[in-house]
Amino acid sequence: MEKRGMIDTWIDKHRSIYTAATRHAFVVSIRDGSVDLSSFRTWLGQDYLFVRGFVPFVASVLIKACKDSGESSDMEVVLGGLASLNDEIEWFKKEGTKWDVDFSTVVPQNANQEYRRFLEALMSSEVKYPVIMTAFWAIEAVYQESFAHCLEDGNKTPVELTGACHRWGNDGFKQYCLSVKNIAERCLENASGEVLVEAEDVLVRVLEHEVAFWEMSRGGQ
Ligand SMILES: Cc1ncc(CO)c(N)n1
Repeated sequence: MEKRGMIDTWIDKHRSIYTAATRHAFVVSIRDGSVDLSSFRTWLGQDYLFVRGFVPFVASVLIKACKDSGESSDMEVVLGGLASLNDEIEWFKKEGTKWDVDFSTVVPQNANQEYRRFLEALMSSEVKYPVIMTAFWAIEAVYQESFAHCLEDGNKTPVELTGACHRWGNDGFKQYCLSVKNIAERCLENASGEVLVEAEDVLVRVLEHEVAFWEMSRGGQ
């Protein structure tokens, strides 16, 4: 049995926003096959821009893992995440060609810009390691939970979208998210009350940004 930590407690406390982020109508529409392809194309273009901004964020997590963590394995977990972002960017480029989305002309929507600004603020050296680790876990976990749902039994996910679902819904990514969660939980165990308040707040704000991000797909493009 896995030990229940702060993150599980916070997820229970903020269950409705967690569910909103991990079972958004866009994700549910992929799973039930009713997805509107213009929504998918919008998401693809916006997420490509997001991921480019996520790279320096993960790099800043890596720097904190090297400097502030007492555990040498933390760095390896984050480095693995950074390495997979390299493949992810290549994957986006192929998908862009497949779906005829020209990333050079995609304009970041408000929700995307706001999320990226939020990440930039977290990159400050003032932000404590347990706080940034909690944010990092939440960002990755929302995609893992969402896309794994599209592959669960009974799905009617269109075959041309299964590649996207496997990217974040595969077992390796699930294990990686668990490793990040364990790092965050370990750090939170020793954190001050003030840091705990900050980490909980950041967790909820990530979930809100994720919901707003999915919402962009509604407009199509
Ligand atoms: C908006 C968003 N959140 C999370 C990820 C990856 O985990 C992503 N690619 N995009």
